[in-house]
Amino acid sequence: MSRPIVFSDKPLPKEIQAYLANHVKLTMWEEAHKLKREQLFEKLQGVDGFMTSGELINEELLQNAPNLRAVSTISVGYDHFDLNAMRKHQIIGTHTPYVLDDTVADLVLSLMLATARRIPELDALTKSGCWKKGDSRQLFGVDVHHKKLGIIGMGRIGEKIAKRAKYGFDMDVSYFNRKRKKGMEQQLGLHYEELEVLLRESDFIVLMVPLTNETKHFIGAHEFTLMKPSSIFINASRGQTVDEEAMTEALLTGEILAAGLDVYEQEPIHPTNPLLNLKNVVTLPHIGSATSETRDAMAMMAAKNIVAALTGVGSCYKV
Ligand SMILES: O=CC(=O)O
Repeated sequence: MSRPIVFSDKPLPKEIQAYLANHVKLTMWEEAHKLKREQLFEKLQGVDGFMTSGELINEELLQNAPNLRAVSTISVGYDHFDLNAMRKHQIIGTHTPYVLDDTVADLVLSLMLATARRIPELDALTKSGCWKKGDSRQLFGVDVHHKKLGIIGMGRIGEKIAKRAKYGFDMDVSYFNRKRKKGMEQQLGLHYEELEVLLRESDFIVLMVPLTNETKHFIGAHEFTLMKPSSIFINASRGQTVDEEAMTEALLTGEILAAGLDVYEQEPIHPTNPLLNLKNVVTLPHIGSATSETRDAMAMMAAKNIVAALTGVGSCYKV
């Protein structure tokens, strides 16, 4: 039987190519610029498996990829999968959970620290040569240790954040989640709070919910009014889980103290977005899982997923 054909919309590391070459016929988009949608449809002709990181998999794409049987995303989030369309076309969808949990949790802690201690702002000040004797009070931040952290969305990454906050920074950690996790509460000494209570009482609020129809603009104007003026808001989930206009307003009016953001409603963020002019916002270009080790591990998991989905060799993480 001939090997299934797999197309990757970006170059893959050599050892992952070598693994795939043992099981499938691999083609890749290797140009520096992103493949356009119409070009992608051409590339998908005759292809059985598609590896991507964020391409929208919808009815239009599936109609343009008649042989497609599986899509493997090199990400844990799969909000770019239209699950109804995929079900209708009997497409297997896979993703890469577990391997990125610690790396994303590290980034969330970095955002908390960078925002509270104003690291990017003070780095720029030092480098500008404008650091003057006697202006120390202007450089003050706020403490992270022993503060109250509220995590919204207690999945695998939420748990890793809670551990770091609890054991590394002696924080008092509470969480809100669709399903209560009593075992984890006991094991880590976390408290479950209703959302409004968590928003009112936390010094740091970390949003970690996946993007679904229910979580679009989960945090909006009403939620920001509940937060303390001294609170710091962190979003490392998906930009659309927050009403960005309402967040900008909350940051401008002092409804909250600061925000640390890895994700935005539009990515890449538009250069005129007012968030980029705010000193009390730390902005990152969606790099939650972006370390060499973790991205390679995710790509390998995605490669194993597509092989398993197409050939039955091994097992895959289906969405
Ligand atoms: O945002 C990153 C991911 O979903 O893996």
